[in-house]
Amino acid sequence: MTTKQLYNQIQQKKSFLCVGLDVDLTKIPQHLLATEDPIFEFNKAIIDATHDLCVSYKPNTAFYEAYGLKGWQSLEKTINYINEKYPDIFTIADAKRGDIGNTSTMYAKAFLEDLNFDSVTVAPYMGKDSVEPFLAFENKHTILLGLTSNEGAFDFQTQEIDGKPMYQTVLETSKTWKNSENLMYVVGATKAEYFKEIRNIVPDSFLLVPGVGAQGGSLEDVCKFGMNKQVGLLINSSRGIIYASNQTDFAEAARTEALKLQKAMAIILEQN
Ligand SMILES: O=C(O)c1cc(=O)[nH]c(=O)n1[C@@H]1O[C@H](COP(=O)(O)O)[C@@H](O)[C@H]1O
Repeated sequence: MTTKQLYNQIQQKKSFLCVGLDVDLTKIPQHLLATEDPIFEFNKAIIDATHDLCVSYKPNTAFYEAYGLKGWQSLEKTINYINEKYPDIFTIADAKRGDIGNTSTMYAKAFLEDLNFDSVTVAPYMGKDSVEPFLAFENKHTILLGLTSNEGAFDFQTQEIDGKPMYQTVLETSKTWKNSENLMYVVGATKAEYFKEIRNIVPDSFLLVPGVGAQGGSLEDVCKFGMNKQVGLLINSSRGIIYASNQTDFAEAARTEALKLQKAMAIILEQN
């Protein structure tokens, strides 16, 4: 999918919401546990209930890998279901990979070719030759960790080297890599005060912004400094949407939460 197609979808749906599919078997409604594939049944219901309110789905692969082969099969069924039933939706494999070049190529094939996600999250710590194999895939996107939403972001990412915070060096350097037009960046919603500086460095890129909802980030604050002419934001909420209820009404409850965010986004889009 191209960023132009993503932007068109944002305009049509008046939404830049990404729903995180972080499925934890201890949190989903008990009645689903009796089905053959509870993870997929849960995802299918959430997807059917929210697809018109969001432009993206982001399964975090940890929540599937934790259940071994069965979990991986649930992930495969989930991405196939989205690609077949809702092909306009931008899909993100939140896998946070990155390794020496030939290994990164295999990770890229796993997520962008075999599972056919539109994008994958990648850690920048190993540098250029660990990220460029992901960037080589046409019309696919590499979402590089820029400034993350957690406390540990202050351990390294904001530390200064030669007077410059490391996350800024990551953003600037990544722009020099081959096929850098395929880059997007993760910036946590809990770090809204940094968005102005980040937009000075990557004015045109899409930013994946997790941390709204369960982690307490503010949608309005992020949009104030993070939005660009093509919106340029994908705001993720996982637990705040998918675990709105653990009863039989879970999909409706998820829709209600997604709708609240979509309505707030529609107002922001109108004002900009
Ligand atoms: O790459 C991510 O998506 C990510 C980066 C980051 O800085 N912070 C962060 O929370 N995430 C992911 O975004 C999701 C946030 O989930 P909730 O806090 O439940 O909305 C989880 O899948 C996290 O792994």
